[in-house]
Amino acid sequence: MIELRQLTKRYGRTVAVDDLTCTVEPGIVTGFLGPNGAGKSTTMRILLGLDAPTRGAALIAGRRYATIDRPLREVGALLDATAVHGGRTARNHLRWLARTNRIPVTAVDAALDRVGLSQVARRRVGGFSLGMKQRLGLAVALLGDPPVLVLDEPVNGLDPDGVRWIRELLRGLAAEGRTVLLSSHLMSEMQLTADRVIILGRGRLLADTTVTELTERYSGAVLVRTPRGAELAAVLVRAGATVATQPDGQLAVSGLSESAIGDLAAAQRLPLHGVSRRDASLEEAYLRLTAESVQFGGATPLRGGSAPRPAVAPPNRPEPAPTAPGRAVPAPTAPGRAVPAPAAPSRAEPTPTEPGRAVPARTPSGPADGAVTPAGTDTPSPERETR
Ligand SMILES: Nc1ncnc2c1ncn2[C@@H]1O[C@H](COP(=O)(O)OP(=O)(O)OP(=O)(O)O)[C@@H](O)[C@H]1O
Repeated sequence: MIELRQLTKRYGRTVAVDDLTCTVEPGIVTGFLGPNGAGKSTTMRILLGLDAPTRGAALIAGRRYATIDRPLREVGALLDATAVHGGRTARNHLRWLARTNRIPVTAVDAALDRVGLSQVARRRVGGFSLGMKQRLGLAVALLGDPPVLVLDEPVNGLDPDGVRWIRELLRGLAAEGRTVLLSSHLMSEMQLTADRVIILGRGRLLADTTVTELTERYSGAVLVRTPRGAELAAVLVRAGATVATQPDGQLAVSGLSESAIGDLAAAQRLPLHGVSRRDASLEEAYLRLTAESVQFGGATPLRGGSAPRPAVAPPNRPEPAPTAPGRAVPAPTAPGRAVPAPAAPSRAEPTPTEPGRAVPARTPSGPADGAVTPAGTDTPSPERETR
């Protein structure tokens, strides 16, 4: 288990990690997410004894890294896969790490085999591709058969087969009861790999929850297709729903279940041509959650971009409370006033440019808030609601 207790790290006036308290549990894969500069690598470095906290503590199985006697047996880490001596063979790289941690040399071939590098074990690492170096970094992490794994961007550089392989490897390692903390900017991959996510924004904890809870938090609207939209909208609003008309004419309904919408429509003899709930992806949920924490957004134009159409909502309905810590609270609006729903952030998904870094052993050693995405698009469009 990993515990972060009020962890704070300042570099001069920059607060890289800000009072971070959370736990990474064994038996599951925990994704460690956040925009560039959010503090993920700093947290991992502190956890691995490569940097000192300004305040608070980062503990592995209740201990600081520096106090662990044989660290490769307690925690396997991959921070920078390119930080290897290019003149050594893969096998020799692992052999000296095994020796310095009193790990039997037999573990070397087992680790190389586990990451698929047996055939190149006697080749010099300098000639390895980034993907091969990532695999070698994973072999280092697994060498001591540790109960805890801390991996910074291990998917970076892997081909599609490699991406699938590492997903299955990590899920298998978690299923064995290990603690797996994994950072990545690849949200689609994280959605497939992680059970829980810890999300940082500007050093602060934005979310510590399951992937399922997070995506459900940002889903919620039911899309309804009907040729009598205005009439149905009025009925639904009277029943307490918030209704936003989408650019394609569908109604995005929050606050009522699919079956309640169907029952109300049937009672009023209003035809329905389709009713579906559109689940948010982890990427959408992440972008919405971190929109206010992005420090290095590019000048990418907003996607989507259809002109929003007004919608109707019940009067005097309070603005949903923000569920994530650190989110700005939209001011309650007067009944009948149009309010813009949170827009999609105007930036592209950050590309993982920074390769993970490997730690040499012992080196130290509602919707949200009501915004609804038109079906078939990736990014929530701006729209307006009337409350
Ligand atoms: N050694 C350092 N000296 C000064 N500032 C630093 C140092 N290391 C990190 N920072 C700053 O701390 C903040 C957090 O950086 P960090 O690398 O931890 O973010 P990150 O979430 O890992 O980002 P990325 O996704 O880009 O890897 C940034 O503002 C960064 O500039």
